Amino acid sequence: MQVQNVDYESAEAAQQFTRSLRETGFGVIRNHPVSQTLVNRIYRDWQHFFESDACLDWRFDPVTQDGYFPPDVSEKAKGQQVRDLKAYYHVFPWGKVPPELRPDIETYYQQVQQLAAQLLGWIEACTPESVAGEFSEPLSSMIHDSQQTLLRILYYPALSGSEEAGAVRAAAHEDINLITVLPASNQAGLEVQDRSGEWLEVPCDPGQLIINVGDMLQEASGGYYPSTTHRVVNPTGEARQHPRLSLPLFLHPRPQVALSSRYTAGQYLEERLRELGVL
Ligand SMILES: O=C(O)CCC(=O)C(=O)O
Ligand SMILES: [Fe+2]
Repeated sequence: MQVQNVDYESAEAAQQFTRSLRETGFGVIRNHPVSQTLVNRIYRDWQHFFESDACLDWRFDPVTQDGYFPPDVSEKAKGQQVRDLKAYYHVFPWGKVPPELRPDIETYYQQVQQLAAQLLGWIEACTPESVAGEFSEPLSSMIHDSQQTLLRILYYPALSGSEEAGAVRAAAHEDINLITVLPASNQAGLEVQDRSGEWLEVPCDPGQLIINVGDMLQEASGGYYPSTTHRVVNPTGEARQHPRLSLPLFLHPRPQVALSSRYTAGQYLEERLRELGVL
């Protein structure tokens, strides 16, 4: 299994990208329109935010789930006993964001949301009619005007050596949403599990974007696109002394969108969040 690295400008981009998603659940795109200068600035400014006391003023709202989640409430992946070694901040289109960080984060959210709509168009165009014919509406229109799409700014602290036994930056999990788009992190660590259970590094250089299939696209496609298990492993050697930042945008359909004959997106999300103990 190999995650393909696709040139966004290539005439074969849509087909190569969609094949990679079908075969691995993941794809990497280079030469794309999302600004790397913007990504670098967001990493720098949010690292500062997470490392200052300012984050304490923006603690998450347990009902609406926007805001800052400190390491001691950070999620446990389904079936895990120990918490992930991370803090994060959840940005929704309607949610709270520190005013000095808002302009860049809004620009980034919009740029990636727009690109994601285009990528969903590529996926739809390259999906066999027997599968695409079952979509309740075009994939790109499912996320149109959605208030559920979530930008998560992740901060994995440097490792001190006193971490709980077995704790990792992000334990093995699948994403709940339709697709996830994230820029290459400032540090390695993201791995994907292949069909034989082996873990492979997601090869991705600075400036490239990683896209993965979530459970909702797996559900909507009757399993044609696999929502692949992934994780973030702890660094070794010198890299232990550096934090890692990451910026996934989780594309969610509007709650009323039918994913399949079994679920609307709203029902599906609620069921999964209950399983995770978030609701
Ligand atoms: O930090 C990463 O590279 C991936 C994070 C992730 O998989 C998640 O938050 O769902
Ligand atoms: Fe994930």
